[in-house]
Amino acid sequence: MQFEPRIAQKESGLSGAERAISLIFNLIFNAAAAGIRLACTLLVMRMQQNSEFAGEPMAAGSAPTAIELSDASVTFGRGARAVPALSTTTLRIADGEFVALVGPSGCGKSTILRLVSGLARPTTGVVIVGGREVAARAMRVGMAFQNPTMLPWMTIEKNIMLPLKIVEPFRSQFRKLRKTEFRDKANALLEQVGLKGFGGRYPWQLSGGMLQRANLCRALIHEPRMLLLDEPFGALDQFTREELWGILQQLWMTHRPTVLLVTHDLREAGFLASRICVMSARPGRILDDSRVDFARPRTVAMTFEPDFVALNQKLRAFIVDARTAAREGV
Ligand SMILES: Nc1ncnc2c1ncn2[C@@H]1O[C@H](COP(=O)(O)OP(=O)(O)OP(=O)(O)O)[C@@H](O)[C@H]1O
Repeated sequence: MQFEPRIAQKESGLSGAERAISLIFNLIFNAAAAGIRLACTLLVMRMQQNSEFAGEPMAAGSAPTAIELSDASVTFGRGARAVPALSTTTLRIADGEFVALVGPSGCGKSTILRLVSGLARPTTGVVIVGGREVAARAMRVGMAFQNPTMLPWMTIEKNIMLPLKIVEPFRSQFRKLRKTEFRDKANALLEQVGLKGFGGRYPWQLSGGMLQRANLCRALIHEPRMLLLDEPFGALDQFTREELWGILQQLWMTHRPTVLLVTHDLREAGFLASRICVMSARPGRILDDSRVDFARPRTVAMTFEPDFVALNQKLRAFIVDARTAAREGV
């Protein structure tokens, strides 16, 4: 009971100098936070830049290779501090495929996404995306992570249009579009993800699930040929997550980009992917590569049917074995 009044007394007892220092610290803190958020967003924008695929028609029928890892391995650091993250890996993903990567924590799933996006370089081997070896700056993708990075002072509509507005290659790609058409494009996507009428709201007025939907719209606004998704629904509750599976599936069926999804959720992988790669424990290698042929559009109810449960059990057994082998040092 005595504690609260003491705090109140201390706060009200701040001297002018203390208040000024506190104000300055607050200002610095807020500016730094806004700067970090902006840097994250610009980083994503830069990744979406250089989109050699953007503007090309979506794949139909034939399926050329979209992503190819040839004997690619990754070791972070050197000498005594070297961390082998990815064993020598060969993986081919066709244009328009939806591939999920699953495996024990720390096995190198995100490292594969980073290789494909150009954020990391292979220690050995090559990574080819869209027929070209990935160079540090050649990033031609839309990306979505677990935590959406939206600029809090911009409306959702403006956040979604950001790639079209600030990144020159997209500006030229969409040069023929007028401002109102940009807006129409953003709003059409918002409607597709069930956010019709929310374009004028600010990010802080939306729930986590709504923000992640808007995030998907921003990843798709420049019509990327490839989407890299790193546990995009990991922070959401089960029901919102299931709802977003349906939305992402619909977006994929409509736009047909190549998707590489990292997830820990085996139901999510089975619901969304046309192919699932299971990885061993670190340094990761692909233990199993299975096609998933369930009819589309898939529904949540289907994930409780025997065939689906059997797939889940098969994937789970691989991961349990991989974890056991890692623990026993096999
Ligand atoms: N920059 C880095 N320097 C050193 N080690 C790293 C670096 N980045 C990742 N690692 C290590 O490489 C391994 C693979 O990391 P990665 O993030 O790809 O795993 P992951 O399968 O995505 O993990 P999770 O499922 O837990 O997100 C991990 O052991 C991680 O600690």
